[in-house]
Amino acid sequence: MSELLALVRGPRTVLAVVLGALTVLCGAGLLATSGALITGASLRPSTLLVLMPLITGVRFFGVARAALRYAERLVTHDVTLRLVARVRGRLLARLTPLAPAALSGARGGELLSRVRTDVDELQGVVARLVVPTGLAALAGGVAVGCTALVSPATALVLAALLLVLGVAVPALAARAGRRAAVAAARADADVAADTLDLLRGLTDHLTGDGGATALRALDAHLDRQEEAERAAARLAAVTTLCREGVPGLGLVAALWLVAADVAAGSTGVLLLAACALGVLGAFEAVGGLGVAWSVAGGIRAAAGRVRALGEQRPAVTEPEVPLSLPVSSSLVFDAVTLRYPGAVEDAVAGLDLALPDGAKVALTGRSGAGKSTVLDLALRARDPDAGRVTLGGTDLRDLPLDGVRSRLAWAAQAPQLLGGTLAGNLRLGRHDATDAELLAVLDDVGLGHLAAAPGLDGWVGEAGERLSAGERARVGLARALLSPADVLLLDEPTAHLDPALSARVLDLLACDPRAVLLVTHDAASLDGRWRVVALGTDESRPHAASTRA
Ligand SMILES: Nc1ncnc2c1ncn2[C@@H]1O[C@H](COP(=O)(O)OP(=O)(O)OP(=O)(O)O)[C@@H](O)[C@H]1O
Repeated sequence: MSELLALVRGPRTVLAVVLGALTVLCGAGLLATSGALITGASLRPSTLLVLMPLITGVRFFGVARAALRYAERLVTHDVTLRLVARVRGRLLARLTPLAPAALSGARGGELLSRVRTDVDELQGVVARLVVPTGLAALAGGVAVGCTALVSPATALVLAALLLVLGVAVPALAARAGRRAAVAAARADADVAADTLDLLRGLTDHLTGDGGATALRALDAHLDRQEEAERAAARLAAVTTLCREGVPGLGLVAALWLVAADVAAGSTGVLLLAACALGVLGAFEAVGGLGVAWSVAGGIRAAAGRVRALGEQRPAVTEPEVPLSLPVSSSLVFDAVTLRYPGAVEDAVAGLDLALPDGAKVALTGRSGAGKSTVLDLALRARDPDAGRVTLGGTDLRDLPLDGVRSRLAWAAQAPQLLGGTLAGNLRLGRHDATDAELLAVLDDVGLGHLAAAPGLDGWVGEAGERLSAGERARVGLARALLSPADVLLLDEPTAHLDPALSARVLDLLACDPRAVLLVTHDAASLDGRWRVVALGTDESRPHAASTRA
């Protein structure tokens, strides 16, 4: 929270507070001069000139109030938008190094909810917390001071009622509402996560139990969300009652006290209505504090969640003094061991593997033997627990992360396609590839038919859902082939292909001058140009490698 407040501290915020306070004071001034004017007019003065200062005052306060309110909103929104841009920028800058390894445990919907809902919540810090609090202190103080010039007793009552309405009522309401706010935030995050999971796996849910289990879980979260909203509404009703009732008390007290002064002859009659209505107007100073207190808890919680997300440690970090990239891109795994957090056995144990420049190596092994993990280690998505992975003889941990990844192109088992055009998805591999190059690579991987429909500029659907799983995998492969990288890391690129197409793709890869590390379950289709490394063949060391050819 203090970090957040530090982000909004500055002259613009002070200006917003001052403009807000002046707006409130102009409102009170407008009511006070109007009251005095009506009283003065009812006394039937001999000439209207007597009332001129009051008429001018009413006009001045009326116009100034509107202009000041406009200016205050302008400045407040400016500060808010700057804040949101900075928070989003900082958060994304901290999130990026966490991907993929450190984010793999987070539910996508919850992450999205944190990045979107929590940051949206934080933007209320200026308009709903800082400005209302600042202007309440400033305008409230000035209003009490001005009232004291007319009636010290009324000023005391005003100060006490301002404290009741601005501090006591909101504090009690915020305390009562805190649990509801936390429950609402949790229910919101669960609803968002469940909805996203439900939509992503819609087909699986429908073919399973028709979505009944998932909908039951979602319903339970929706019930919690509704209960939290009901509790918040009950609290809002009570605070509204106080917000309307307390200023009324102030008005009655001011009328009573100032009327006594008027009766005693110590105060002019014009000041009776002016003071009473001015006091009523002064309560606008604390009008925003109810919201401020109620959102303070939510903002603090959102700030904590955003900070916790940003404070997660990435699985891999940049070296403090990176070495320059070597000329060679030969990859060597030297006695590499990795165990995932919480796992009971190593995913990769004591792996020795060499992929010299231009070499063709196929990794095989049973499901779960650690093949994809080997690719993760090569990409430096994770660091080994023991041993080292080197590029051109230098430990990956000593090289700049971007530099390492620029040497490697990766096609995942189920590549992530973006909801854009076919060309846009392919150009993730090389942004300046020409249309002719895109068409050629599509042809290479047996996707020539996609040039007609959807076409290079056609939409592939959300996450590529308008393509088949096999076509998506081959778009991933095409992306890797387009890349200017020296080493291709391919995770089962032929898994969805028929034998003829699979043979054609394997031949294409074998002829590629770049080094290829290929994960496959189909070692039988590989010819003598490939060196086959089988993971998990030794019973005593389940993830040790054996090689043939
Ligand atoms: N993010 C993760 N967190 C924890 N354990 C993981 C994670 N990813 C993989 N594992 C585990 O590590 C082991 C190796 O997984 P990996 O995906 O490398 O196997 P694989 O040989 O590629 O399997 P497949 O042929 O089925 O794709 C498996 O036991 C798997 O359950």
